[in-house]
Amino acid sequence: MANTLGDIQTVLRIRPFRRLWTVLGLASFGDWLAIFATAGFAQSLFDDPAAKGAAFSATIVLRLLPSLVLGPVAGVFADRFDRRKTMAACDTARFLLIASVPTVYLITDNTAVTVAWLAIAQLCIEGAVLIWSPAKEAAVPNLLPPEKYEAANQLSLATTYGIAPPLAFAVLAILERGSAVWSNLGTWAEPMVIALYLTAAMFAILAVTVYFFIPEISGRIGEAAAKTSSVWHDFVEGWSYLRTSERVRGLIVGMLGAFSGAGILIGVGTVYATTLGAGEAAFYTLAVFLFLGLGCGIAFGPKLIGELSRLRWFGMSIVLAGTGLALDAVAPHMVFSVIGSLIIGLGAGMAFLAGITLLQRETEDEIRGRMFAFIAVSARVILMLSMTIAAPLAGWQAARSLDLGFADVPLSMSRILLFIAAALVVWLGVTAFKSMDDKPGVPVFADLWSSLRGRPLTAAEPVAGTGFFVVFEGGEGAGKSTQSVKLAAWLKLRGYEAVLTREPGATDIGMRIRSLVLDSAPENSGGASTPTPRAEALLFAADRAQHVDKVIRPALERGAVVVSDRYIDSSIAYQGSGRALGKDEIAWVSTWATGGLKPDLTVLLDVDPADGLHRAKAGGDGDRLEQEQLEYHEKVRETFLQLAAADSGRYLVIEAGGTPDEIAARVRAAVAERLDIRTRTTRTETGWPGLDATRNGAKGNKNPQHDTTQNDTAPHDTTRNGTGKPDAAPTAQSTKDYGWDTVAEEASRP
Ligand SMILES: Nc1ncnc2c1ncn2[C@@H]1O[C@H](COP(=O)(O)OP(=O)(O)OP(=O)(O)O)[C@@H](O)[C@H]1O
Ligand SMILES: Cc1cn([C@H]2C[C@H](O)[C@@H](COP(=O)(O)O)O2)c(=O)[nH]c1=O
Repeated sequence: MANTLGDIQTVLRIRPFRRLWTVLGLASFGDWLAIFATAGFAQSLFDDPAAKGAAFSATIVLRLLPSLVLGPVAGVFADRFDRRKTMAACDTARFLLIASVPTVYLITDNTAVTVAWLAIAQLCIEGAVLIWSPAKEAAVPNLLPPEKYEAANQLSLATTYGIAPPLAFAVLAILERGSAVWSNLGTWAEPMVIALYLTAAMFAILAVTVYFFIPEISGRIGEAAAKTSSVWHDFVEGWSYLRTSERVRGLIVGMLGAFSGAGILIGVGTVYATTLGAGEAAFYTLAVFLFLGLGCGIAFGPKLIGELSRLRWFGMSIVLAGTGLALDAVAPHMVFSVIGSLIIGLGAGMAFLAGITLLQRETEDEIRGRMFAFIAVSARVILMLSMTIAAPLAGWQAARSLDLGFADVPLSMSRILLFIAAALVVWLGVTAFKSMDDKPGVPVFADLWSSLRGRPLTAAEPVAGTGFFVVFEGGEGAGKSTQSVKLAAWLKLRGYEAVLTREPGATDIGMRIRSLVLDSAPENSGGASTPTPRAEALLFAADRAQHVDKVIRPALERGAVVVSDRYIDSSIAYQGSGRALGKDEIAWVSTWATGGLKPDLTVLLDVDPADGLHRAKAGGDGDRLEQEQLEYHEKVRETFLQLAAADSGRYLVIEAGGTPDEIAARVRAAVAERLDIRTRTTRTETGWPGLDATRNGAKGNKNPQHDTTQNDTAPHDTTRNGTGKPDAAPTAQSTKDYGWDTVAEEASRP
């Protein structure tokens, strides 16, 4: 998903998109030219400097006004009619309107008529832009596969905001300079008149290109154009879609949050800059860094975050922009403000790119135009509102300063407003994040960190069932097998379906893997049959993938209590730490292998490695891993303890020096508390539920309902063969596992 130049090249190889992109480039160039040429033209009609200033601002305001009136229905046009025809019609209208402005000027000497026509034309041009833009945005997804939307948007944004404005300024500058050379040619050769005719010509070319050369823009909507519903119905439908689609609503909340922050920032910008004591240039310096950040966010954002979920990226980017605003609000020095502005730009640029791409992906073709129009209009309204409210407030109060001990922070209304903007943006960013999150339960910072390193965390695949998953972990000889059996038997006797299992080797494939990883290599093999550390890690992960899919998940889905002797933590401790393969890497591989399935409770039996090895080997050599140096086992123990300390709610750490019964009692208490076991346990006349079944089972007549031993998989065989080596083949659960001794003993427990 991360875009590179290669992705952009691929997108440009798609002919219809290449043409649309050319059109878009020309249209943005034309737009920027039109904005500044009309404003410049309006200025040129007056001599008085104050009137010039007012004329310039009035033309800009006139461009924003129509969105209030036409905005709500602009999207309906984009969805209701053939988008190609809509775009071509708007371009033709722009051509005629822009060309009419200098024409009126040339044919009349009356400034009032020219000004009045300019105002009307401005309003109508903006109307055309309002209808054209959602049609264009909504058309892009019809020309590209979804995975290319992001690269296409990067290209479009870079063209609109990076290439088109400087080109437009360059043309205007050339015309201004050149006019001195051809000043004798008359009024028609005035720079702004030429600029306006040039812009008009460009829109004429665009209309022809869109209409005749990019038929693909019509997309499906072309055929669906003959709609029977009313315009009002389409309008209402757009609103209800907003209400029903949580993700789109999250997107819009986030985007509007970002725009309100931007409005406040623009409104207070100049006053705020004066509080920095860095002279007149401070405002422009901050603006430069803001745009620099914006450009970097758009250009490098996707590469930086790699495979991070775009839904998460959007909310996070808005929060980042809010953090930048907060930094600006408290910045004691210009340097901090510059960093703050860069962060705001970075966050805003990434949010903008992610937002557009997601809106294209998340909305259906039939409704997309209305959603884009809604955003465009609300953004304008919110920008205008927040600017108008913030600007006069910013100068309200004389600056004071707050002594923080280590720095003096100037306290002024502009900073307070920035802080309010920061809080608002962060809050809306978090709200958007929550309503769009596609990885609930996956820790945000860990996911971000892993994504930056190229390995995003996957959301856990949900378990459709009420089962409970207990894991025993610990070093060699800690007593895991002993305790697993005791717990499973105790649960079984209380009416639970207890599935006793282990790693490695709970399935047919697992048994073969167990043999591959744990058998000591024959003396004369020269180490050739010993797996390398990475192969060993992958073999354990493969065993786990099979185990989870074939044994654990099905059992949890049935509502059983799964008791496993070892799970992911063993890999993190033995391979990640012991073999120094990296704990995060190993955790990531296992999380992938298991679809993110985590135990509900992990019982860590902590034993001194020397004692544990002594117990486990029981005079023999032990398996391949038991034969590792003591140092290796010490690292393993250390890692188990670290894992438990990092997530204390999910771990029960028991010092394994107590008697098996003492330990079992503590384990039972913890499990009972979590399962609320008494509510499920009922005494029967004959004794504990399950006890009879097990008694029968001991006589070879097991109750199938609670029988965990008749799996098609290889069940946990806790019978040690004394050599420390795995059994040759999966065996049915031996009587020792659920033997009468254990069962009777557990049955008598309170
Ligand atoms: N609390 C305890 N005190 C003393 N000995 C124990 C205790 N628990 C288990 N043992 C004994 O220690 C040996 C190893 O026990 P167990 O197989 O349960 O440990 P484990 O952690 O599963 O070992 P491994 O890691 O090798 O699978 C067995 O002989 C067992 O009887
Ligand atoms: C699951 C798992 C296990 N190991 C090691 C730990 C032990 O030395 C053996 C398993 O033996 P046990 O007697 O059945 O406990 O395998 C490992 O290194 N990595 C793992 O993920």
